[in-house]
Amino acid sequence: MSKDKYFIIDFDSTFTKVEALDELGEISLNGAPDKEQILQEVKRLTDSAMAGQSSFSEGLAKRLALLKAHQNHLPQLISRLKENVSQSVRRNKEFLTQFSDQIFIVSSGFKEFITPIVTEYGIKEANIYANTFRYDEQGNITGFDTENVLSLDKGKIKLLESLALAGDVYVLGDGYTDYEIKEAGLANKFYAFTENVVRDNVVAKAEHIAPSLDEFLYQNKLPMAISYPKNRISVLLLENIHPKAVEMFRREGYQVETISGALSEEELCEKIKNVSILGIRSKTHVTRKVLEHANRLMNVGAFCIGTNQIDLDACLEAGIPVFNAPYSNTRSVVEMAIGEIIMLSRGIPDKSSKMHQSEWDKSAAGSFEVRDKKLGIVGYGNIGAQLSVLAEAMGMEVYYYDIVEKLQLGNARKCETLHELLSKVDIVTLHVDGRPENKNMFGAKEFAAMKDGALFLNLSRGHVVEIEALVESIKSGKIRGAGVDVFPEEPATNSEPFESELRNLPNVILTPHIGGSTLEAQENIANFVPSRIMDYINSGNTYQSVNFPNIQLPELKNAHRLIHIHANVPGVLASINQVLANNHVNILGQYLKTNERVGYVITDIDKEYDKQVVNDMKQVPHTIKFRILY
Ligand SMILES: NC(=O)C1=CN([C@@H]2O[C@H](COP(=O)(O)OP(=O)(O)OC[C@H]3O[C@@H](n4cnc5c(N)ncnc54)[C@H](O)[C@@H]3O)[C@@H](O)[C@H]2O)C=CC1
Ligand SMILES: O=C(O)CCC(=O)C(=O)O
Repeated sequence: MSKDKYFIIDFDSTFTKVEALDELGEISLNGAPDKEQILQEVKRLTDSAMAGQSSFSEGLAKRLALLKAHQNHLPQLISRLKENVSQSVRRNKEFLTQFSDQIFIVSSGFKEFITPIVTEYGIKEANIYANTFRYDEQGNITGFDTENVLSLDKGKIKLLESLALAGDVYVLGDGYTDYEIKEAGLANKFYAFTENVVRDNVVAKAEHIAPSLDEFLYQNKLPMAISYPKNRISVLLLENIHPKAVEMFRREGYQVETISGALSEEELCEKIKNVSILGIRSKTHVTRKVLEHANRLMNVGAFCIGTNQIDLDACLEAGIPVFNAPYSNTRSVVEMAIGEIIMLSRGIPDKSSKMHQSEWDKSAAGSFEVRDKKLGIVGYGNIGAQLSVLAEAMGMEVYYYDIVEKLQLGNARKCETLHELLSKVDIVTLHVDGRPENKNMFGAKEFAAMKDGALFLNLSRGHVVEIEALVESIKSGKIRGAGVDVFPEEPATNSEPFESELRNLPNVILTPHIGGSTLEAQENIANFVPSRIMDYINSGNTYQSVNFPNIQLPELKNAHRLIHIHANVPGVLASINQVLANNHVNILGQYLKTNERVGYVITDIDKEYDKQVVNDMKQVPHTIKFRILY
């Protein structure tokens, strides 16, 4: 790096997430009855000055007068600011330290609080240009050093003139006064820094936008803590995913777009082009064709349990780990099943609709307790097993059938065949997964094998039941009642109508695929899935991925982490290590996991590596994806 590049960095809302004088007001006005009003005025004055809409020095004097601050407030302010250093600044301490001779903090804030913050990040005290407070004898802050050019209008321009930096000057800041340096011809490039605040009139003037320090470093080919700026990671969330997920991704610095409904294959093919992370629920189908249109896709998140709507093999072959939320809505589905079992046993759906038509039908006919009744659970996975426990607690006798061996909970009885279960129980409830082999697994034969007058529930997937057979069984009275939450065809959005032969049949509860739709479940899912995805992006961990070899490793300090995804054929690991050896790279640790199709290897190497390594790694035969994480 030549020494003729200089970086001018603003402090308030750039180096830190906040405006220091706003924070000072929070402290100095604590307990004052008109605190909120004063703070609003301080904020207005700050924004107006930052947007270049008012005289800076007049505004500064007014703000200090309003704050009524004392020097004793400064230690508290400093600790607040330390907590509020911008995320991307925090990450890139190494750059700030390594380039400390060329980095200048130029701020209209005050050295008293700027210096202790920025010097912790390697900034040289001599390179800090800012105002200083004036105090009265009691230590009250009464004003500022009016001789300092930074207290004047166009102060930053005057300062840069006096610095007379001989070289290329880059300015990074959120305010109009930062832009003015470039406008005055004193900087080669101005980057509007938008990580914390977006000032429209500044962004409009800026030739370059830096949503993070990473982006600035990336664009200028400077060393950065992560391999790729997070703001370049674009997230598309479909199907009304809980806002918590949006918040989590945005907090990480990603760009997030949301769409409330599902997208058709054709729409998704168009939309997926520049998406890095796709979040869906049960209705959007991620097909091989969709993946062929994806240029940047790193992850698919199923914000639900079922993943039958995703072509997991195609994702695997494209090097895309898929994550779901295997437990977050389990309880919600179970509670709904329990509720429906009781409601159907009592014939409530019909009783309730009669009441809505003014009909009073008080009778015990066809109405039963669930105690001592036999419940048959088909699919004894997480939902089935939890339902088994709650049903037993209500005094039901539980039977289950699963295609694989499962731990028998409580007093539940295992059935060797589906038909054995069907012949024994009073209520059948389906909790199988939606794998293609389960299509129409429950049809006329299965309904015929059930006891006369039994109840039937499907809260798993619509395609597992032959709807016509169910309709016939209800009409004939073979099935005395049914609860159906999932359908072979479901509307993609809430504005589309619902059509089904199951409508208007007696003692039938129809629900719009809401088994998992509780606020608790949706918030849990919205925490869980983004955490898994971000863990993969930041450390390469694939723990709990539904299609990828699972690796979980801690992050390493003073190391680079390389991830390599390849077709699982003999010799790839040897080729990777040959590339590293040829480039004299020292391996600190290496972890490989494979499944029948794909190999996933994480390699931690020591700090020094050449760009050639990246090129050579990408050329390793059978490579699907290669990425340097940090
Ligand atoms: N209605 C809704 O809103 C929701 C529906 N679901 C559906 O429920 C399904 C089950 O969820 P979990 O229990 O968490 O999944 P899980 O994977 O823990 O359990 C599924 C069980 O079904 C068994 N199974 C698969 N095919 C079978 C068959 N033909 N016969 C017997 N057993 C079979 C599996 O061996 C497994 O034990 C999900 O895959 C999803 O499709 C899940 C959450 C919400
Ligand atoms: O709530 C959803 O969108 C889907 C729930 C579901 O079916 C699942 O979790 O598999």
